[in-house]
Amino acid sequence: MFWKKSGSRKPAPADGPFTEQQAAALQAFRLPSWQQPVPQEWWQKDDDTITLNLPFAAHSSLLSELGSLACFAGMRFKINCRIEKLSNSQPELPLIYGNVIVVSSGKGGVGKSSVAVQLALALAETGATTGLLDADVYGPSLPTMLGGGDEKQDMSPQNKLIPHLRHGVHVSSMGYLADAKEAAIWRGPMASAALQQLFRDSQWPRLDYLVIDMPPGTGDIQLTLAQKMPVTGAVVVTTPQNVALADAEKGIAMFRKVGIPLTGLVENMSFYHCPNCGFEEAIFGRAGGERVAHDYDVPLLAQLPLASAVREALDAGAPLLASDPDHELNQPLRAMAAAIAGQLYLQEKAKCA
Ligand SMILES: Nc1ncnc2c1ncn2[C@@H]1O[C@H](COP(=O)(O)OP(=O)(O)OP(=O)(O)O)[C@@H](O)[C@H]1O
Repeated sequence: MFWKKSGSRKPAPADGPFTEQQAAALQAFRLPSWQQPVPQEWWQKDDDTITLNLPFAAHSSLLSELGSLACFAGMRFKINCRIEKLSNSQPELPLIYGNVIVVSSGKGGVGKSSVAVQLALALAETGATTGLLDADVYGPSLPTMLGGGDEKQDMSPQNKLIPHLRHGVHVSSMGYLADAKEAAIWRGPMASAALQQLFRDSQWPRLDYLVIDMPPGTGDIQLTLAQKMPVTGAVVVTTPQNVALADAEKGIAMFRKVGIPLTGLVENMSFYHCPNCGFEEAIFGRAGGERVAHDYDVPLLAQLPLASAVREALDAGAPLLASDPDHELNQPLRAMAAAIAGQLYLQEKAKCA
């Protein structure tokens, strides 16, 4: 097991780079969705800077809690990501796609595309080269959420589609090519062929992560697509309502049946957070995602709030991570991205153990 390699979990001795108190605080620190402390050797101290060296994407703000502790007064924290390329379900494909994260949902309208878009932005924000493929060919919504719908599609001299660079993410979507209403009437095989073309005939830069926004549902089309793509891990998005959870369970079963690694569950619209008084209400019920995660033994990677500011920003083609980076609603999204990237890494290490 990976953890054993990193040696004893005891705090570093006081004469190491850290004082005893500092070592204990680092030991108690947890990355989002990690049960264990990060290996001690990932921490590095240079003068007044403490760096966490990670093999996956995570935003430095995740360390702000540590920075506010008295034992670290006068010190600054940062995360340095050197993203490791993990294995995927199609090892024969070229490495340029990086770590491929499929975002799916059993049911429409739960916020799958919103999660895919914000995940891609949060990964790109850490410096990771990130692509986003709109596989939701029936209703491509990425040009709406990321803007630039009227930009023309550039082609390379080799006649490949050059992905649109939107808010730091390389995006390929049928929505930039075809009329969305036209795409909506395509039948299964046509949509599947179009998607594969979009995937293979896009001139992606060498990516660290490729996020794929799948069509909603758990039918044959979704199954075929998932099997034809090089998947590092699949994320299932749900809301806490029983109807959505029942469909999320079908999604989990679908990925398990065809042997696609399941990274975990994201619960969207978990609660409403009133921006005026701070009151929180679980509009769609409580603890549904936790129950499914427990019953199916998959990690619950995030519980995202329902917030009108999120919807308004997405409708305007400028998600909050891009248009208002300091907004408080970005923190759960950054934690989600780190949870997903970290979980992909942990699952790979568990495979190798
Ligand atoms: N956490 C949230 N808070 C507020 N609005 C949200 C949130 N998540 C998603 N939305 C809004 O809900 C609507 C549906 O979201 P989205 O299109 O992402 O769902 P979907 O599951 O991808 O739908 P489809 O099945 O049609 O592809 C959008 O208007 C989006 O802005």
